[in-house]
Amino acid sequence: MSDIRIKICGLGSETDIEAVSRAGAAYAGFVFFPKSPRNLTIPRARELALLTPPGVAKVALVVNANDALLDEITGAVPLDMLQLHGSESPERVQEIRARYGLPVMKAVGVGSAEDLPALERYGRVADQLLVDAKPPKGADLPGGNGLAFDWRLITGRRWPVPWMLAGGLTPDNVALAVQMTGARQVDVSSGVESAPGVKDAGKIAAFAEALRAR
Ligand SMILES: O=C(O)c1ccccc1NCC(=O)[C@H](O)[C@H](O)COP(=O)(O)O
Repeated sequence: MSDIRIKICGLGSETDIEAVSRAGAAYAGFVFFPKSPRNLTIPRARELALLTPPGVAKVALVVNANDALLDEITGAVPLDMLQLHGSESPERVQEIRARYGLPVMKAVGVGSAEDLPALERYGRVADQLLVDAKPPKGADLPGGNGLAFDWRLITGRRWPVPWMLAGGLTPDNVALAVQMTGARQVDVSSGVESAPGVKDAGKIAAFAEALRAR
């Protein structure tokens, strides 16, 4: 197993859960965003979460979710973390942490140096940061677009909470991404898929192997 903690996001089947477990991933991500090809119904997410072995943290990804939706998700799905992937304010992050008693990871999109101060702000209120590529203007999805950002923007930067690198990671580039950024955790979705929303067990294994072998 690699010393880098892996999150595989956008899981949709029992086979995906097996692949994540075999790869030694630390986190399994379930997407609740109707426009996404990885969107899950709450009952389906519950089934998959119940199959996820202990030791793999179950993360629910939501986008600007209101309390009613979060109540429904957290009431039905056994979870270890909430990932906020919209434009939630720092105050909303604090509110969600307090209301649900779960660690909260806030995603921040990075496209240029102008986006970096947001990481400082959210680093004061979230339990973890997801340092992701900023979606292109007009994109349907605020994440999961398979696009990388310029990793030099965050070389040598550190935040007061644990963080994950995301955005366009693949089995071919993840070792370099870790080397350039110093990330100790990485998150991937498109880079381990054979088609949008379809995870590929071979690519998941290759992603983990690329980290082990670096
Ligand atoms: O994956 C989605 O469909 C998605 C939908 C709405 C908001 C966020 C979404 N994904 C966020 C993730 O956690 C991804 O793993 C992360 O953005 C990296 O994605 P990728 O570049 O495809 O590896």
